Amino acid sequence: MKGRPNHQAQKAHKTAQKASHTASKPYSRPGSKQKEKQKRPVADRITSRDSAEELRVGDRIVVTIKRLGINGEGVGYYRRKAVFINGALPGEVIKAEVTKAEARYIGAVIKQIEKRSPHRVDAPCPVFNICGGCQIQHLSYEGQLAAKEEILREAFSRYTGLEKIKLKPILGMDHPWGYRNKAQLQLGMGSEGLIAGLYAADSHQLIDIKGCPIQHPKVNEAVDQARKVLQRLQIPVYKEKSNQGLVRTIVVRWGFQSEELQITFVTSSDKLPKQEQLIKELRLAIPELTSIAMNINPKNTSLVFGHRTIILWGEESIQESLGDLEFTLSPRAFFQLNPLQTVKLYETVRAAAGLTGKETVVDAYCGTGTIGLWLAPYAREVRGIESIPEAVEDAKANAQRNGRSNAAFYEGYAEELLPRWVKSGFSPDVIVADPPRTGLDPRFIEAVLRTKPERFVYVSCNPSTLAKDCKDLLDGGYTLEWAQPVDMFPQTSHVETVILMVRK
Ligand SMILES: C[S@@+](CC[C@H](N)C(=O)[O-])C[C@H]1O[C@@H](n2cnc3c(N)ncnc32)[C@H](O)[C@@H]1O
Repeated sequence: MKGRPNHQAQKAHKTAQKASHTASKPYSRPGSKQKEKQKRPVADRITSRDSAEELRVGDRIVVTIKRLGINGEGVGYYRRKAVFINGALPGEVIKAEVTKAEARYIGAVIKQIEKRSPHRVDAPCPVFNICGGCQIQHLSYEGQLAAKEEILREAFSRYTGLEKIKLKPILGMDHPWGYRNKAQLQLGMGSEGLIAGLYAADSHQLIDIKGCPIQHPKVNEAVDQARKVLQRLQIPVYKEKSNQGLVRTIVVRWGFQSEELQITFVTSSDKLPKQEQLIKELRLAIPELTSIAMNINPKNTSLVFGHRTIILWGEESIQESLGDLEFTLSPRAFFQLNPLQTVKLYETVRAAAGLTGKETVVDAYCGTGTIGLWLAPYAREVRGIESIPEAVEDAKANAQRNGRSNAAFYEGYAEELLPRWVKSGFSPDVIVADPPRTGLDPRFIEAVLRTKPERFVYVSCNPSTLAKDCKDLLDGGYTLEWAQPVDMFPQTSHVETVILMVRK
């Protein structure tokens, strides 16, 4: 997954789970109704005020949920004002308590589910309520796919003004579990020893993540073994508050096809005690281990990785294949988290690019060059742009390894390099862009509109930034041909989408 899920959605699960247990009973609070009324006269009755503007925190309202929002929250309307209710599902009727009464929206929490969605299911993960890694485990997979299509429709309608877009049916998974090839967990001390986990909603409480059901089992096993080894050797864990200690984060990546495993410890300095013993014990505990690395991040920052990576043992990278392509993945390099769905994603990009063998293609935000290399056999020339130097090195090695001599990869920022190329007369036929969640930089869009490729293929994991950027391209002389969502992240509210835009 790209980025940590939002905190509001995390709270939702707790409320939703509690609410679902009381769903068939009328709402009741402890103590007599009379007593409750005296204590909180406003909160204990459904509000009868005339205007949503007058709603106050603590009021009770009844809301029908229309759809899921981008963070997996239920969205309904109260007197035409949007109401966001974490954990509520489309089609449900919710008795909710107002927690935020803003000019433009209302925030509320579930008190009782009056009408329950037939798609509401029990979340299998024991820490679903507090972890926040997944937002919609409590929705059937069929319901998840429908909700994701609706999220896209809503984003396009809101930001582009297009009421109808050609939205192809989302490409889902047969088995939407155990699909992730990478875990990135913070280390900390809990009451029972070393924890590898994620922070709970709005807090610095680290939630122990054991046996995460969306991770590949080999990733879970390796995290658990590494945690035990670190604890046994008493390697100090970094403490943010005091800026003391060493190991901050553990990153485990598994090659689905190669069956190779990479562990990277992110540390606050390069002084690793008991290094030899650590390596020996990890190798003994995890037979699939191919590479052990240490990335040094001395800064007190929210960015996980620092700039320097040292290989402690084994290979510099692990291998992974997609289709008939083989890739080399260094510790910091981006690689899609769901390799099974990635093949569907890249085939969709290939269909969108409409290549005949004669085209010049730009693969912007190329990571380790995966999309560019996927397209290279069908194009005349491919140029990739990527900002992380190691990923560019990987992309170059990947091109060589796979015999894609017509693909070259360049280190730089897409918003700087593309304008420079365009200025010097470069004029690609197809531009593919796969940016981070923040979307495209205006300078990049400007350069696209200046060079005007025949086709612009946008791969995005954020429907809002996708639709906003799409609007700029529509205004700049492009038409939106179709959008194809691909479910890269089952159980979460994230949705990956490929859109094809064609020059008018
Ligand atoms: C969503 S990933 C896509 C990677 C690749 N297309 C793939 O499918 O694996 C986005 C990539 O853009 C890179 N990136 C982020 N900001 C960038 C920028 N301004 N210019 C170029 N690359 C950037 C990131 O390092 C990351 O590798």
